[in-house]
Amino acid sequence: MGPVTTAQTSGVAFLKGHGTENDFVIVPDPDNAVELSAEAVTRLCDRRAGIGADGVLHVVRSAAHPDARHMADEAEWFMDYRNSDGSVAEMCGNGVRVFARYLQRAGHAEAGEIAVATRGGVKNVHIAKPGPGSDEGQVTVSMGRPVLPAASVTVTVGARSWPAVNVDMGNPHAVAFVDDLDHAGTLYEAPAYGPAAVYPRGVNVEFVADRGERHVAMRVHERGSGETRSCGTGACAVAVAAARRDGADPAVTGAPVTYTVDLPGGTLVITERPDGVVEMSGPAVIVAEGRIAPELLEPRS
Ligand SMILES: N[C@@H](CCC[C@H](N)C(=O)O)C(=O)O
Repeated sequence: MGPVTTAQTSGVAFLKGHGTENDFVIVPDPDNAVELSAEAVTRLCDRRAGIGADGVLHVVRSAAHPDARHMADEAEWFMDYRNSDGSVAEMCGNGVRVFARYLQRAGHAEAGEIAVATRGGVKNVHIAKPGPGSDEGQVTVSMGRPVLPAASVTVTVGARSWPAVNVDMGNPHAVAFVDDLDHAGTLYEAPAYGPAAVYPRGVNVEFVADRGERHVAMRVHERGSGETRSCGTGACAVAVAAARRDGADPAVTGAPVTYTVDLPGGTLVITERPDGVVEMSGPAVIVAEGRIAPELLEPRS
């Protein structure tokens, strides 16, 4: 190993992690001392000139952040989540699982139950403990109850349009069932949707195709990040919409229902319980750590 360089000892620390290839720059900042402007977030997430990610997980003590102070008694840590375009989102399902993995790695929490504050409320995350029969890699989050606002929504790509199910998982989703995932096109641009008034803050759009019994595949165009390899809240929204379509709504049948959801970046398993709570399980890993070059965070305008 060569001598320690300035770059290794100066600048703000970061880690990189992902959940089913929905990837994040993690910025540990317990006292909320790092000025994380929208511009800085876009620089960090830039895949060529920055570190590269779908979003940023700013790790702050709840007591130190104005958006989370009211949750500090329930959850010590706040996931201040940002999309790659710098916008703030209420919730990120894969993000909260990766966030918990980071807390475990940093020694802020042990495997088992961890409460995490988010703008969508406190989420309880379970990190599988090592041991016989345990899937150590899996992190499960209790996502709360979906809301399905009655609204007739249409999603359009090119010449094709589909009716979409409006599902709120803390953040907004439009779920369209399609015959072929390729019909979503390149997703370089956001799909058109309407009426626009249904989603005044924009929407995440999921395209879903059947793969078998209680087994679907999806692609997603995320608000604020474009097409991503996975979206946890999106997979939950898809499972909830599929259960209604399949006559398997647990509130009606009294039985939990589990869907396997394949995404380009991996597989998530979603269970909706009769009390309406949705749980999501999948892998969450940290893959790198380092220091952020100061110029990525500096104010420029
Ligand atoms: N990838 C996330 C969702 C991130 C937020 C979303 N883009 C939004 O703006 O609502 C997930 O795993 O849920």
